[in-house]
Amino acid sequence: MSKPKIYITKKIPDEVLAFLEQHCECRMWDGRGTPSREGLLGQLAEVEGLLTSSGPIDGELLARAPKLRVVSSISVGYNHFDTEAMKARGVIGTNTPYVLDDTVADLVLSLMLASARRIPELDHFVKQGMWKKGAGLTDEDFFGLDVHHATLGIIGMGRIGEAIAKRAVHGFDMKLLYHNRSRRPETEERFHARFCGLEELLEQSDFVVLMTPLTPETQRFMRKEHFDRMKRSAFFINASRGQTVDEQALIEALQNGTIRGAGLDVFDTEPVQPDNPLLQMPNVVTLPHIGSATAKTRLDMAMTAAHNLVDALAGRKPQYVVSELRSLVE
Ligand SMILES: NC(=O)C1=CN([C@@H]2O[C@H](COP(=O)(O)OP(=O)(O)OC[C@H]3O[C@@H](n4cnc5c(N)ncnc54)[C@H](OP(=O)(O)O)[C@@H]3O)[C@@H](O)[C@H]2O)C=CC1
Ligand SMILES: O=CC(=O)O
Repeated sequence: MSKPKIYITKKIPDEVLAFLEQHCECRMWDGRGTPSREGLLGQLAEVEGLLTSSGPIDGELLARAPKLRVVSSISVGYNHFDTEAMKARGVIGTNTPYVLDDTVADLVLSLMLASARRIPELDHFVKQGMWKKGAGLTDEDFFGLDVHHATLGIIGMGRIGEAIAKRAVHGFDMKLLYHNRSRRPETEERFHARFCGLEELLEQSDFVVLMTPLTPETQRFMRKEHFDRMKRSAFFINASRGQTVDEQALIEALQNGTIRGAGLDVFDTEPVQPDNPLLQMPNVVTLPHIGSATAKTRLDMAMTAAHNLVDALAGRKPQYVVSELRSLVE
């Protein structure tokens, strides 16, 4: 029997490709980065499975892929799936939860520490030769904010949120507030966390971490009125998706001193535009969407995605089908 044809939109580790080749006829993008949209659409006529981490996977793409049965994303977030269009076409969508939780949580703690203790700003200061006698420097010029024993508010307390909570509460003795649509009693017990409304969380927290998925409900979730409620001494950390924030409102909050600083792994437009004012602010730590970017975790994600793909193509239920498309496999 012939193997199903799949297309892989970015370079994946050799061992993952070797596993896929046992089950599928694979073609992989061989350039740097990912193919252009037109380049991708031109590859899909015979393809039954797509391994990717970007999109959009929408009606236009599905129309160019008449044999497509599964799209396996090498990511936990799947806002690049048009789940309605996929459902209408019967195309299964899968993702890679759990395997990246600790790695992303490490990064969020790094952003909290780096922004509060001004690490990139002061690193630049030292390397520029500005740390010198006679410059009139005072102790206060180097002061930051303590992370330990501060109050952390997590908006979107899910898998990654819990991994952040563990580090913050057990490692840094932080007090924890969280806001979700629904309460998590076990989380409350484990981390002495208090569930609260969004407004109270914003008013009480020294660090506000946004960790929700990007959905129609969370689009521009953080707006001017929310930054206005935060403490002037507080830091805002976003590792969810850039579009969960009204970025202009964030820029203004930082420019006006409404909040003290920010740590951002994600932006409204990615790659971030070079003239984005956030890039000029010393009190903002910026990263190129690297939450899960370690070799080990990216390998685990790619292997999880490969198993999801192979299982779906073989007619077995993949381990991680996104919730909106589970009815296709049940
Ligand atoms: N920067 C990076 O590199 C990475 C970013 N991410 C992003 O992180 C997101 C979260 O991942 P993960 O923790 O695995 O997801 P989970 O689904 O486990 O957690 C998300 C939490 O958000 C809450 N939530 C969802 N909608 C809302 C809402 N409208 N208001 C308040 N809370 C809400 C959910 O609780 P409830 O349903 O009760 O509301 C849920 O507990 C991903 O979707 C992705 O976008 C993930 C990995 C890496
Ligand atoms: O942003 C990364 C993801 O896995 O989602």
